[in-house]
Amino acid sequence: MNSSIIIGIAGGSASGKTSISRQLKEAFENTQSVVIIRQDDYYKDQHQKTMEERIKTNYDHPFAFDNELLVEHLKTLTSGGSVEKPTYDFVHHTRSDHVEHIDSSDVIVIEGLFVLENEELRDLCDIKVFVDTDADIRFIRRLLRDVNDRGRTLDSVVTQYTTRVRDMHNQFVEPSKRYADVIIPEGGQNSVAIDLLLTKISSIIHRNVV
Ligand SMILES: Nc1ncnc2c1ncn2[C@@H]1O[C@H](COP(=O)(O)OP(=O)(O)O)[C@@H](O)[C@H]1O
Ligand SMILES: O=c1ccn([C@@H]2O[C@H](COP(=O)(O)O)[C@@H](O)[C@H]2O)c(=O)[nH]1
Repeated sequence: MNSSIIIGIAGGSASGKTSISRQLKEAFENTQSVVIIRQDDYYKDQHQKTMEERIKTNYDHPFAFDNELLVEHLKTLTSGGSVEKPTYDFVHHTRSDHVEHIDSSDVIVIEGLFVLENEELRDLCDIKVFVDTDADIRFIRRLLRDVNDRGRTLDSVVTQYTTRVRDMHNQFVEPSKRYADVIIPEGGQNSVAIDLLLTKISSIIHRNVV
């Protein structure tokens, strides 16, 4: 295998980053050539904190992440190695007890809020993508997802969004759009943009085969 390439996918919370990454992975499911790493899995461990303290954490600030470990893992993967990736538990706001074994791959997709905001991460990305979804749509998607999948109440989603998510998005996530090579409006249903990425990935995999 030639050295891996990294596709970075940034964008606001609930913009559609995970949905797009999933579609890229599924298209190459049989080849094992695409691996997805979520920046969310690198939220700092909070086992030492009480639940009350965890709820007060600002999860929308870059400091909430262990980006040092993420960068180290990406470098290991691009040089052909394997990593034991942490996993994150959104219901309990802390790292889970299990890790996932991840092998290197032709294409590594790294998706997360601050993938383009963080200079070290950004510089590791060969292709930089920003998922650009309007704030009202992101809020509606987040509300539904967090209540259905992340154990939240309607009130808690509204409070977190208005006190943290919106301001942090405007301060850190939105300005990072300027670093993108490709901007995908509205996320997961944009089949033209997704096809373009699939074609690019296909050419990388093919290049590594011949
Ligand atoms: N184009 C879309 N139309 C409708 N719902 C969507 C679309 N893209 C994503 N969603 C839904 O919105 C929620 C957030 O999407 P997700 O891909 O998890 O965003 P992110 O990873 O950016 O936080 C999920 O429940 C997902 O199913
Ligand atoms: O313990 C936590 C950790 C994170 N969050 C929120 O999650 C989003 C990031 O995930 P996306 O999949 O990109 O939406 C971030 O906006 C945090 O506010 C949380 O609520 N609790």
